Amino acid sequence: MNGGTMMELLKVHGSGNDFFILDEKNLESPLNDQQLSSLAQKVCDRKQGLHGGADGILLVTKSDLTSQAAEKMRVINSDGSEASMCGNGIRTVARYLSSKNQQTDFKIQTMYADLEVKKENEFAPGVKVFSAEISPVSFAAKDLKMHFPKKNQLLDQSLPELAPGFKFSAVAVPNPHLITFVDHQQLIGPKLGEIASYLNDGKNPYFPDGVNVSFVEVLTKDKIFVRTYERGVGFTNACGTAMSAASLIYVMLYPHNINLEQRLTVINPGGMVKTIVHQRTDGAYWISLIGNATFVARVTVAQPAALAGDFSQATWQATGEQAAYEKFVRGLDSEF
Ligand SMILES: N[C@@H](CCC[C@H](N)C(=O)O)C(=O)O
Repeated sequence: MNGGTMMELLKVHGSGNDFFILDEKNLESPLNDQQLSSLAQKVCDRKQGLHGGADGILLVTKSDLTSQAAEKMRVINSDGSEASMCGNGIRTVARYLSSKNQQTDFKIQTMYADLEVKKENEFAPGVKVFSAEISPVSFAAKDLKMHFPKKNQLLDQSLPELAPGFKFSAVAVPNPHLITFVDHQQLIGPKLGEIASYLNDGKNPYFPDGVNVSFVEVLTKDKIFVRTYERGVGFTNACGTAMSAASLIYVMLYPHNINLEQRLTVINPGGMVKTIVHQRTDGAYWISLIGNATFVARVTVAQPAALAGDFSQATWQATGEQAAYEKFVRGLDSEF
């Protein structure tokens, strides 16, 4: 990537959860938070944005002095809000930094933690894979910014005031997730959208800052399907932290099906990942999230034009990797 007034972006995805990676090093001058938020809204817009938009921007910056990592990832949702973590995104940033710095096993700083990332074997020819540590994990209402009267945490509990007939669990990994196990009709039905859009309206008393909401269907003992409505975005093809959160809650609620340290297959509308739930000696949980890190295209756009939301002169150079990914997903369809 070059400097100058051209902005260079990398279009990427993990399980079809798509982003533009923007490396601050390549900008003439760093963007302030307001410019970054406004850029994300413009670039990611699915109708007027850059080449069909995206679910967010992943900003790569130099790490803070307190961090052991060399670089930091910031996650800006398509509505311009900032999230503390992105499980699908960090794998693509890991791949980007891995080839830039010639490393295969290293740490990336995120808002609350330095997280371990690692190059893994390809899922299929041309489908590059990275794993990421998902942590820290908390069930505390204060970390979730969750307000249900007399509930300091939520593990498989009814919330009739929110949605009668469902049982909810909440976990921050560290971004907030609300998880419920459902049957297939509920998984594909309208209820997820109804609950999640209410909880992300900015006015509700339960999650005033919003929450990522997932419906989970158990397919077999070691295979679940996760459908997610993301805070700051809406329905996405997949959410890596949601699949990690769902895997943890699955291990806790269904110990007769799956245990700690066992590999779980997580199917999502955009593809598939593998997860492993771990517990440290101090009792803290963490999750390994293993999945594709696909580079779709290299993009250039003049920085002032991008900030103004004008993408008419942007260039788009496809990597050719998407075809391999689509072939891999077609193979999953026949398998499941
Ligand atoms: N898609 C991401 C999560 C992105 C942040 C989320 N929308 C939030 O606001 O917490 C993932 O793969 O984890």
